Amino acid sequence: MGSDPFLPYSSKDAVVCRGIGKTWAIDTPRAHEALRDVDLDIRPGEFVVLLGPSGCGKSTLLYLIAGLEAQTSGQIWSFHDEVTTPSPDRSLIFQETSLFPWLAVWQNVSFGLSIRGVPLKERRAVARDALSRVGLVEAMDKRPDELSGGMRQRVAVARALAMRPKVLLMDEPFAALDVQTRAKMQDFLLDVWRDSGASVLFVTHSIDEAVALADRVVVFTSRPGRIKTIVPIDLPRPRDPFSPQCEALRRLLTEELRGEVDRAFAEQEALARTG
Ligand SMILES: Nc1ncnc2c1ncn2[C@@H]1O[C@H](COP(=O)(O)OP(=O)(O)OP(=O)(O)O)[C@@H](O)[C@H]1O
Repeated sequence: MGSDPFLPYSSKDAVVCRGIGKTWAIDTPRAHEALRDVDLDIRPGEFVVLLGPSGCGKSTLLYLIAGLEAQTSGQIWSFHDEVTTPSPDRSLIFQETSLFPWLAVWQNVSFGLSIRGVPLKERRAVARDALSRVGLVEAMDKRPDELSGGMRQRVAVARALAMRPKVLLMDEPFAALDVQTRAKMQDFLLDVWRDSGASVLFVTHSIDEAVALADRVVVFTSRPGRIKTIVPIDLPRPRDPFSPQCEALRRLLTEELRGEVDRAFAEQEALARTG
């Protein structure tokens, strides 16, 4: 316990969520409870994966931690600050990268710095450094539509790194990529994560991806999303997906998810029937 009564949790943690609830469209007939009573701590430099059935509120939790939406109940801290607005310390990366097609790659990467008024020369230097960390210096002066899907996601990661975030929030960032590119991107992300020292909170539907990446896998229930269980993975990386340990983890996570996915399906069918 800390000494400040308004900050009773360890403010050293990268993210602290206490009693988080979110009801979309609250106080309207369309009120929709997405999250209930979520308590989650993420340590500095930790890689945490959120796994759960469709619609259980994983993305909602990322938006709340990013400060893009306000929770209905509970509180969120990131290091010493209560989260109430977005901050360059917390970068969000989506599945569909939205690069500006009319800007060169380096200008996309340094876009956040231009808003902050950083001079051009410095912006280009920061972009070069961030692009070198994702192996794309050669593509600095290209336009986004000259790059493959995997390269565009690496640009999105470079853009996030250019702001030197302490927390990277990643919402199914590799879901649109083919299997081989996805595996390469996972290796690449682990390298970048180790170099940057940032904490990562990564949403995926893929049990394989969770087992390849996470220090801890947080399994959500069906909506309203609550934490069902947290599975620690204490295996060195890169992990052999065919090892007995990875196989056992996949089986455990599949069991944990099965009932929740069935419940989520049943609810979505009922919703579709009633409109
Ligand atoms: N802006 C919004 N307004 C109203 N309801 C929303 C909004 N965003 C999400 N929801 C609802 O909140 C619930 C949780 O959605 P969310 O996208 O967070 O789930 P998810 O677990 O990320 O789903 P998926 O895995 O399918 O991406 C869903 O029922 C969704 O329809």
